[in-house]
Amino acid sequence: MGTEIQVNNLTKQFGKQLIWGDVTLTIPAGEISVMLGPSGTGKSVLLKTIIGLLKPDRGSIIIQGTDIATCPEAELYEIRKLFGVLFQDGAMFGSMNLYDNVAFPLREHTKKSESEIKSIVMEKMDLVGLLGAEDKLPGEISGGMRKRAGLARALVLDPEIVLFDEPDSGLDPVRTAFLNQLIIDLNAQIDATFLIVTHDINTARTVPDNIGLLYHKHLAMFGPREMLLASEEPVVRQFLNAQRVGPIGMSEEKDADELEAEKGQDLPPLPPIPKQIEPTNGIPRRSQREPGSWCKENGITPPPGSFESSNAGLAPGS
Ligand SMILES: Nc1ncnc2c1ncn2[C@@H]1O[C@H](COP(=O)(O)OP(=O)(O)OP(=O)(O)O)[C@@H](O)[C@H]1O
Repeated sequence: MGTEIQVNNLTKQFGKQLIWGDVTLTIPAGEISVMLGPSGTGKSVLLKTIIGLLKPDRGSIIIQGTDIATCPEAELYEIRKLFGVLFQDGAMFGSMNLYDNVAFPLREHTKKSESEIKSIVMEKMDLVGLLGAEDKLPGEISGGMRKRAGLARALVLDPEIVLFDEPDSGLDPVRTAFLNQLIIDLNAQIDATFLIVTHDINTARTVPDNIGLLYHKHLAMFGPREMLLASEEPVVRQFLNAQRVGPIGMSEEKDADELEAEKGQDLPPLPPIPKQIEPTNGIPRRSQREPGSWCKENGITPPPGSFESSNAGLAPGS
């Protein structure tokens, strides 16, 4: 059923460089959450901290009652077994075929027999649509296939939390659309907690239940997808709608002159909120909400045309 991740007042520095401070959020169990932010705002650092690869300077990360920021190494090793991670490039061993790559965590971390391993590997290969490609080497397949193989490997230990580091990087829009559908279908099947770091606004607008935005060394906002897509908060509005007008400039923040020049400039209207992608089999995911339900419950009128399609609905050239 997935497990919740509670992040409290988390602060990370490298030497004197503050990456982000006082980050507090609860990533809900079994739901899909996306973390966005301009380049260099520390999204990957946040993922690595959540899995215990980096230690925060302050704050806690509570998973099943354990603070992974301070727990002993042996306990961290156990907690890590709850995680599956899809790294940016799939992180495959180049000299092993896909079968051995996907089998690797089972051989490393379990005492399962080769026949048990085979049935798990084939099940996960099937899940990501790679049956028949077991004998291929990572160098012989496309980037999209490598991502799917990486995903199969992330799933073999039946994780309760799956972290995706820019799953769409290097993929064309069609492959990204397939991968996004796969993420939704997987979540429906395995019910794990998904946290996705991405740059892709279309993914952020249509895949998750919740969206977070890191900006200027803090968490600008985290909450239900509809809350952020309907938000008029300048940074959130600008980023989620890929607009030039707003506080974010080419190198993170615009300076006072640039902001002054924009004063009085009309903001383009908020584009319609797209429908969230639904599972292929039509059976709703456990955390799926009715389109528009958050807006209705909170008395927010969504932009005209909202929830009419699962197209991202971004206005061209805005
Ligand atoms: N091990 C490290 N030691 C020192 N600085 C680091 C380390 N890892 C990351 N950084 C710094 O932390 C900052 C945030 O990096 P990070 O890769 O998390 O950003 P990001 O938001 O994921 O960026 P992008 O969207 O471009 O991938 C960068 O300035 C980077 O140089």
